[in-house]
Amino acid sequence: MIEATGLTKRYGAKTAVYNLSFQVRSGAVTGFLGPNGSGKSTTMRMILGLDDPSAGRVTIGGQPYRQLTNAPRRVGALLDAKAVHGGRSARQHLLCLAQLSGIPARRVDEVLGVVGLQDVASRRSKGFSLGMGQRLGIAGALLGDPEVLLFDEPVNGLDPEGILWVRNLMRKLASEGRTVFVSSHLMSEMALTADHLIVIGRGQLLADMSVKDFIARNSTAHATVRTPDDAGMREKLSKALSEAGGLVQPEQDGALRVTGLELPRISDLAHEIDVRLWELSPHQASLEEAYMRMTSGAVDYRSTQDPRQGLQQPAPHPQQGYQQAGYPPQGQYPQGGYPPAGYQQQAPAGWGQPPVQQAPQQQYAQPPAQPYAQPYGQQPAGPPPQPYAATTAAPAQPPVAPVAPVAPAPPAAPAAPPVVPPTAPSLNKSDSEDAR
Ligand SMILES: Nc1ncnc2c1ncn2[C@@H]1O[C@H](COP(=O)(O)OP(=O)(O)OP(=O)(O)O)[C@@H](O)[C@H]1O
Repeated sequence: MIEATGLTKRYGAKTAVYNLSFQVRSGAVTGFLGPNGSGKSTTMRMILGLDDPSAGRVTIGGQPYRQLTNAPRRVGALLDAKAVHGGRSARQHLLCLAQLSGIPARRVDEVLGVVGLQDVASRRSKGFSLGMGQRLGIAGALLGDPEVLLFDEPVNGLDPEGILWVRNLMRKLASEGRTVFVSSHLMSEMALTADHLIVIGRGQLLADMSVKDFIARNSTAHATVRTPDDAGMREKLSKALSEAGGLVQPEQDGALRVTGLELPRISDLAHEIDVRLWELSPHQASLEEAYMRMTSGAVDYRSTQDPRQGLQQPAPHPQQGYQQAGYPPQGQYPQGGYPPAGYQQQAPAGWGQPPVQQAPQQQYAQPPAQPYAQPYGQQPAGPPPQPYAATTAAPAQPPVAPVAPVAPAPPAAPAAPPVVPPTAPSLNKSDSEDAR
């Protein structure tokens, strides 16, 4: 188990990680999520004893990494797949790592087989593709058959087959009782791989809960309702649904997004006012939607439109027009900093519950022009309306960063990318165990 308590890291005036406390349990895959620059790699480096915390501590099995007996044989990690001597072959690279930790050379060929690099084992790694480099890095992490594994963006650059392989590998490692801590920006992948999530924003803990709970607490179920292509009918239904307590918002494609009313109730209301429905479907948020919702106030790097493109803003995702439920909107962060660790989001809104979001930007009194409503061959006058456009602009100023006292300059960070020595195979395991 990995346990962080009040973990803080400052680089001069920059607070990269602030007061992080969490546990990463064995027998599960724990996803480590956060926007760019939120402190994931810094946290992993502190776990591995590559950076010293400015405050707090982090332990593996109760002890800091550097005090672990046989530490390189108990913990395997992939932090930077490029941390390889490009002039060495894959086999030579792994042999070097193995020799540093007293791992038998035969283990090198085992892990080469596990990651699928056996046929290119003699090739110099500088000629490897991004995905091949990732596989080599993963082989290095597995070399010692460790009980604790950390992977920083392991699927970066992998093709779909490789991504599936990593997913299965992570799940298998966890099912063997190991501790698997993995960072990724690929939400769809994390949803399939992780059991538990630790989410940070600007160095602070935003969530520590199961994937299921995370989605439930950071999303609102809604219904997609579609009427025949008749603005009058849509408006009539929209009015009735709003009067019944629903939150109704127009979708770009002419459908209505309804929050706060059960599906049968929507159906009954439509029936009562004699409006036919072409679609009435439930929508559950994905991990990506829930993640975007939670972290939107903690994103440092946000793109703006290229004025030379001469293109319109792409159609925003419907979620973007929404006020965050339980999380301060962008640019309006509380002066006191972020919500404390363990901060609970508002309970998820079920179908029957009233909507938790603020009033929509635009009720459906003015339905957006439908490109298909134009007579055939006639172009709509002007660009189609962007009902959410006002809410998608990047803020002039990013949200205020958590205030932390300026610390004296810490020792310089290691220049070389961190490579954690691999661990030796446990003696009571068969040589081909990884190949199961
Ligand atoms: N050695 C260092 N010296 C100064 N600042 C640093 C150093 N390492 C990291 N930082 C800063 O700390 C913050 C957290 O960086 P970190 O690399 O941990 O984020 P991350 O969540 O891993 O980002 P990404 O998802 O982009 O990989 C960033 O603002 C980064 O610039």
